[in-house]
Amino acid sequence: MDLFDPSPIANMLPIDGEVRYYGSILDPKSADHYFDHLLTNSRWENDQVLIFGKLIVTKRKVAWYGDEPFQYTYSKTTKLALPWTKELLELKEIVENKSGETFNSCLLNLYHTGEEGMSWHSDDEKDLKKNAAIGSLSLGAARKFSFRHKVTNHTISLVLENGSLLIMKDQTQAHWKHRLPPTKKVSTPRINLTFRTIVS
Ligand SMILES: O=C(O)CCC(=O)C(=O)O
Ligand SMILES: [Fe+2]
Repeated sequence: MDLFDPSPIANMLPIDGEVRYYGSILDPKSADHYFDHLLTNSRWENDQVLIFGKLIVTKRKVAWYGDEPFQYTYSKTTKLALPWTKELLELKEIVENKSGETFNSCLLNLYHTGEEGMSWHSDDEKDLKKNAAIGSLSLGAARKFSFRHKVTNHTISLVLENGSLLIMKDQTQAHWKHRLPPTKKVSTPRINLTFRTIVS
């Protein structure tokens, strides 16, 4: 362990990557304001995922924004990023200032209840800049989030609170998967924003 780590937030991963949880970085009033605004005004669309070769339409909804109309391909579908809104640019700046990283796009996910989640995956699509930071801002219902090492299966979990920021960077996507497990204990919605760097 590096006792002189200058960052006040510890790395949660023991090996092969870097994940830092900042806790809530928004006051509750602005977290509510952004949640309501994004819920109403984002261009939500159903996502689709490939499960055993079958294209499944998810209940979870997504919206994608960026500096340019970037193309982003996953599960055999290609989407075009929409231009930033004022509110998304405000949140991007808050996340950039807090983390010292920069981003050029954002994927929004809407989970209507705890029964919607996201299964094990890495954010390692070729459109994403390799080893670049991903900034994950959570709004609404608190949800459990987990990392699992691809070789050792070592698993680490935490709760992503309303208004909280999680940064994943360096080797994290190459060596770890992450997921948002579904749960019957949560009945209220959550919006997650992942700020990313797309290479065009
Ligand atoms: O909802 C979350 O917290 C994570 C979403 C995620 O992993 C993704 O969009 O790639
Ligand atoms: Fe992800």
